[in-house]
Amino acid sequence: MNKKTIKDLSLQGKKVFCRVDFNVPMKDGEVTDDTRIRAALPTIAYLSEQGAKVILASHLGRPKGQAVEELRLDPVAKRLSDLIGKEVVKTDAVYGTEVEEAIDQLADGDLLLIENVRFEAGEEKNDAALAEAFASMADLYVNDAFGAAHRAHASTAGIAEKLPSAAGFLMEKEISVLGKALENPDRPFTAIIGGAKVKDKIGVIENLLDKVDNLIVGGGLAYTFVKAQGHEIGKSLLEEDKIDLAKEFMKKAEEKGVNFVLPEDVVVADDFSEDANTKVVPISEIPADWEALDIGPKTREIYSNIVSESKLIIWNGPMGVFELNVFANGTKAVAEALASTDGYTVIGGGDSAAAVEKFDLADKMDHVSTGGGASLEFMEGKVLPGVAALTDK
Ligand SMILES: Nc1ncnc2c1ncn2[C@@H]1O[C@H](COP(=O)(O)OP(=O)(O)OP(=O)(O)O)[C@@H](O)[C@H]1O
Ligand SMILES: O=C(O)[C@H](O)COP(=O)(O)O
Ligand SMILES: [Mg+2]
Repeated sequence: MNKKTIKDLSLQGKKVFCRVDFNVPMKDGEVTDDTRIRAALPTIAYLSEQGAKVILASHLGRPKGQAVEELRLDPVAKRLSDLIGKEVVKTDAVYGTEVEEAIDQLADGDLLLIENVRFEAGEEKNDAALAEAFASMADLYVNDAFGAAHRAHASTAGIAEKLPSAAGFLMEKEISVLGKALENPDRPFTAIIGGAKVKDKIGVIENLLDKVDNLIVGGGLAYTFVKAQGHEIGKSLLEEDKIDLAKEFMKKAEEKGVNFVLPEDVVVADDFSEDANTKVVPISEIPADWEALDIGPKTREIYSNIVSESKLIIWNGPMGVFELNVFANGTKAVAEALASTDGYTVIGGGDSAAAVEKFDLADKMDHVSTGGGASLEFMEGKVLPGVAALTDK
C-alpha cells in the first residue's frame, strides 16, 4: 500500500479524527456481535497510548440523513469502553457546540465517540461543508473503517482531503491480506455470494466472473436469479429491475466457462418468523404465498462439496436468515465446509462474520474480513475511495 499509516504520524497531544466501522448487528439496544469493534481496538489503543485525543466516528445502519433513535451509538460506546477498559465519552450530536465542548474537555489519550454520522444528510453525499466540520475538529485523520472504504462519504473520503491522513492498522491489514490472496489465486477459486443487499451486490458478480472458477449464489440474492431462470419464487426477496441483469450474468458465466451455481432446493416459510410453518421444496416448486428463507439439504451438500474441492474460497453474505435458528442450517453447513477445507478461506461481511462467530468457527477461517461490500469491491479490483483519499507515502 502506497499510503501513509498511523505509524507515520506523530500523535502526542494531537486531536485525531478516526473513522471506524462500528456498523454492528444490534438487537433490542444491545450489540449482538462485536467483531468489528474488536477489530478496531489495536488502532484505537495505539492512538490513545501515543497520547492522541481520539475522536471516533462511525455510521450504524442506514438512517438516511435523519436521527433514528434505535441507531444511536450509545450501546456501541458502552461496548467499546468495556473492551478497551477506558471511559468513552459519547455525544448526542454529530458536530457543533456539544461536540466542540466535549473535545475541549479531552486530555491526551482520552476517547470520544460522536453520534452516527449518517444522521447528517451530508455524510452520504460527501458534502464539503460536513467534511469541513469534521476536519475542523482535528489535526489529523485516520481511516480504520475498511468496511466502509468503498463509500465516498464525508467521513471516509471528504475529510481525508482536508487533513494529513493515514490508514489505521485494520485498514492496512485487510488490504495486505486480501491483496495477497488475490494476487495469484490458487485454483479452483470459488466465490460464494449471499445475503440481502441485492442491489449492492448483484453488480459485483459481473467482475467476479472474470476471476473465479465457481460462483455460488445463495441467500436473498439467489431469488432474482431463480426468477430469471423462469421459476416462480413466491414472496422471496426479489429485485424486479435486476432480472435482465441476472440473465445476462448467467449467460456470461456460461460463455466464460464459470460454474454458476444456484439453489436446487430451499426451505420455504409462510411467515418471516421462528415459529412459521416451514417445508423443503425443489426450487421449481416455491408456493405462491411462501418465502424462501434458506437453502435446502440437497443444495447444502452441493455447495459444501464445491467448497471442499476449492483452493481459495471467498464468502460474503449468509445463505439464509441465519439469525432465526430454523433458517440457519444452510449458512451453518457452508460455514462448516469452509472451516474444514484445506483451501484458503476469506469471510467478508458484517453479518457473515457474525454467523461464523455464532457457529464458533471464526478461528477456523484464514481471514475474517470486517468488510462486506468493501471486500467484494476490493476483490473485484476496484479502487476504494476511502483508501484512495489518504495521503500518499
Ligand atoms: N433468503 C433470504 N431472505 C431474506 N433475507 C435473507 C435471506 N438470506 C439471508 N438473508 C439476510 O441477509 C442478511 C445479511 O446480508 P448482507 O448482505 O447484509 O450480508 P453481510 O455479510 O452483512 O455483508 P455486508 O457487510 O456487506 O452487509 C442477514 O440479516 C440475513 O438474515
Ligand atoms: O456493513 C457494511 O458493509 C459497511 O458498514 C457499509 O455499510 P453500508 O452498506 O450501509 O454502506
Ligand atoms: Mg450486513
